[in-house]
Amino acid sequence: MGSSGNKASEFSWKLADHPKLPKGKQIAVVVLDGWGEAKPNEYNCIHTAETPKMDSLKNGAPELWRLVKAHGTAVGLPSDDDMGNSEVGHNALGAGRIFSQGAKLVDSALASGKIYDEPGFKYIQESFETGTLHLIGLLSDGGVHSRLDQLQLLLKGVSDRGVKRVRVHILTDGRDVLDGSSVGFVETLEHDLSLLRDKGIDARIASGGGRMYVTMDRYENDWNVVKRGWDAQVLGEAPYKFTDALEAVKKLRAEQQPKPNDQYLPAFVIVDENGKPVGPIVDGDAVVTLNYRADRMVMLAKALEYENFDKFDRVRYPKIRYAGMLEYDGELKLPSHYLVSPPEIERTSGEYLVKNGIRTFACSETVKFGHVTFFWNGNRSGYFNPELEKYVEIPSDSGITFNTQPKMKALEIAEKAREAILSGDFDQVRVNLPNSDMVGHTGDIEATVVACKAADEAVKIILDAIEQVGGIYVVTADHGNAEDMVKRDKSGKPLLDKNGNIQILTSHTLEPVPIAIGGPGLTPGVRFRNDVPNGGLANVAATVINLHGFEAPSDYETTLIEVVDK
Ligand SMILES: O=C(O)[C@@H](CO)OP(=O)(O)O
Ligand SMILES: [Mn+2]
Ligand SMILES: [Mn+2]
Repeated sequence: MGSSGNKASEFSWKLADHPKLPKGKQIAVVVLDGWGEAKPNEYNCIHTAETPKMDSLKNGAPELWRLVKAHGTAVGLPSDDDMGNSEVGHNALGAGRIFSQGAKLVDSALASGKIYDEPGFKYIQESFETGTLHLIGLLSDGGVHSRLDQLQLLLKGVSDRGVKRVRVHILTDGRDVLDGSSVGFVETLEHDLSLLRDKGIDARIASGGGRMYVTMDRYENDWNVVKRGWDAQVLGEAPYKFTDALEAVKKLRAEQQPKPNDQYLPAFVIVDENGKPVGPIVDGDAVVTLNYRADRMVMLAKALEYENFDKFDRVRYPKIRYAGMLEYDGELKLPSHYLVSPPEIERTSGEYLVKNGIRTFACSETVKFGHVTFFWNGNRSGYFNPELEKYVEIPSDSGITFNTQPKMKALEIAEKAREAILSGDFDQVRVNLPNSDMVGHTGDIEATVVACKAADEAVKIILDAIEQVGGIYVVTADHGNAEDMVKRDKSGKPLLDKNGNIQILTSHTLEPVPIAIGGPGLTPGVRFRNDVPNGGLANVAATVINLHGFEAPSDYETTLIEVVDK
């Protein structure tokens, strides 16, 4: 157990009583996924949508609503040009401190060259002489799950360290970057691989597919996604075969009906002139999954690592040396080999609160379930204390793009939260409402407006229940998305493509997010301090701990609230 700021002998899980705030209030913590604050205009779906509940929080008591930072260095990302995302956002919300995140840790390990001295790299290196090194990951510079420049550095690194044969299995993005950008990323990668070939290394792209359709499912929503990837990457089988990856991406984008976004390209394999796949994964090979972000790599990591596995028929289970870019699950110790150690996110607010007797309920639908459990608890699966915690997952629809069902399961999540609140069995009821994010990522503006309205309705249901029991609410978000749906130039003007159409922004944003507190249980005199102007998501944990009647641990980012005498 880590205990930064405390000598191990002095460390205690016991939180001190808050001098002014009472215990025993029920608190709803609501995270709207992808709900940022931006100027009102036609590309701001949150503004366009009818959102009376969220509007009333914003326009109600000014001392109980504010904005907090949700991107860049405020959430442990390398720079303030990095948009926020669910992993870093929920990590910060739950852990109450800012940890250098995967993106930054991998950057440093590559820059210093330390990555090559670690046991993870030494392990895969054992296959370089006689086997192939396979690199599987998201190919973009989005920076949410992976980054192209890290792949480029790694390619250079392995080529200097004895690799003979490299196969890259690409997953096209279009979700953290503009749709269509996959073509440029493949061109860049092909160029880099050609430089390796000039050095005598047999280096090629071997397979591919769109991230939402191939490999990168999460929280076990749809194993078929991982199976499609497995078939292409391991077995060398896919519905589409090409001899060239650039041609594959261009043709699949142009010829499929309806035209797929980069996110949804079907699986393809690259074959030689005899139609033989150029890079299936076989015994003796090494595999690295390039993504540093955990949620969408865990399922593949299980398929690659677990001897006993029944989620789909793997047909072949090759004996490989497998390493993740990072360790993806600290509780499962998955995978057992990795190139870079993950941030040590320990002593999270969830663990403290449970150890101080706070009965906790957490709920979302599958596609965001791990956000309020796994990410919230520092990339750790499972309960701290099953006697005091209940995590409820509402099954998400699978096999659809969420613009076709923009209401998603928001009402079901709200209903579950309402029941949990009214039952009186829980002190904290925590939910994630996925709509504005998941539908925002589809780039469908009309559907995103419907999504935002549905999320607002869900907030109302939860806050009404809090009203009924005399509790407290904390409503916030993890990063922006639906509040800006267009790519802009530096001056903020919408960018047009070569046909004069606006360029739809499917990604997250750099915008701050709102936080509102209130409810009949809130002690009179509680208000946001005005001396934390740069407050970010990491300040929320101390705030929530205070509202439960405790002082936050001394090394947590400071609370956002104060209590003035009334
Ligand atoms: O869908 C995802 O994986 C990311 C975007 O890449 O979104 P979020 O961080 O909101 O989960
Ligand atoms: Mn999110
Ligand atoms: Mn998102």
